[in-house]
Amino acid sequence: MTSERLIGADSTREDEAVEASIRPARLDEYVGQPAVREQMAIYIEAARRRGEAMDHVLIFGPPGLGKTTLSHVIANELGVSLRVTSGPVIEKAGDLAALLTNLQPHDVLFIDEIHRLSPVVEEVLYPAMEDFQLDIMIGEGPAARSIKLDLPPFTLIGATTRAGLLTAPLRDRFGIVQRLEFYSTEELTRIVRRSAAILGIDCVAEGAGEIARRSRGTPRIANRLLRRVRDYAQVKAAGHIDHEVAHAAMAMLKVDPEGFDELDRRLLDLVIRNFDGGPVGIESLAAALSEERGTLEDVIEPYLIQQGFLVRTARGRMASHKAYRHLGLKPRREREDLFDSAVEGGPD
Ligand SMILES: Nc1ncnc2c1ncn2[C@@H]1O[C@H](COP(=O)(O)OP(=O)(O)OP(=O)(O)O)[C@@H](O)[C@H]1O
Ligand SMILES: [Mg+2]
Repeated sequence: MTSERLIGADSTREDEAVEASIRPARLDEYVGQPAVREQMAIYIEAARRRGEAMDHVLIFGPPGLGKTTLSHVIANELGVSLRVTSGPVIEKAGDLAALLTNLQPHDVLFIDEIHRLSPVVEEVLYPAMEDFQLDIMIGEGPAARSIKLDLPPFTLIGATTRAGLLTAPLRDRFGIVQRLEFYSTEELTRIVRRSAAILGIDCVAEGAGEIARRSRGTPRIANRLLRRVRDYAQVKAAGHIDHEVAHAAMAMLKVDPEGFDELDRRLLDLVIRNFDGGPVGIESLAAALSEERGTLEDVIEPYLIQQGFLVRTARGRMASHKAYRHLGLKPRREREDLFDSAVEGGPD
């Protein structure tokens, strides 16, 4: 996916600059995800009381839902330092060893895109996670030897948008697994209002609500749209964002009323026009979109399914009536019986 798309969920450079200032630092500022918050509050408190490193945490969910933010929050609440790295950055076992040996006891090591770790590095990570032991080879050829090092107890937080790509041995070594869900409009409204207050933007509840509704369930998109609407308001409405201003700004920005981006619309359009509304197998759909099957399943389709535009049936994906209407098309009547027999979550 290209990252410069206005309502794409991937982060842009501008997002990163602003995100640092509006990223929640404490658990009670972290909006939504009630089950995750409740559980993490307990794990954090328990680790603090025992004076131990907290168990390793795997966080997964689509881009922009708050994985990086949650790991910052966890480290803050534990009162320890956070070291940030990512799967593709750790090229050699030695890179990981350097990171691990530099941790203070109970620190958090955050590995973003953990599904992209190389197999060699992953092997080194297993004993480190399990026994806080490092097992590495130094030197080459006949002079090579293996050394064992004790590590300070630490917490590994791994984040991934692609849970399906994690190897089973790696996944099994996380004691805590958290899955982030899309946010409700009400939660996103709170996030927009909070960001507006921090950035000094004059935005009333109705304006925030309008932005929230078009944010594809995703805080990063909500914050980005807020900034674009602010630009519009500054020029057209003396900086004041209410419902009307937000609405007019969205129209100008051509943000879909459902917050869908180009890719979402292309997917629905494909299912409807090229595959007659479905059912179409996930592989055929991925090929037609020129996307990987995993990206389609983990990143692109979850929001469309959650919102009821795409239906997962035993025979593949189908466009719902909502999808037809959204694209300004008439649902085909004779397909109704197919919907009635559609079974959620079957094989495809
Ligand atoms: N629960 C939340 N409450 C308030 N703001 C949030 C929350 N989650 C995320 N945000 C906001 O959204 C922005 C994006 O979140 P974050 O960078 O944590 O997403 P991510 O899941 O790590 O995305 P990616 O998969 O691209 O790495 C943050 O900077 C933060 O301002
Ligand atoms: Mg992140």
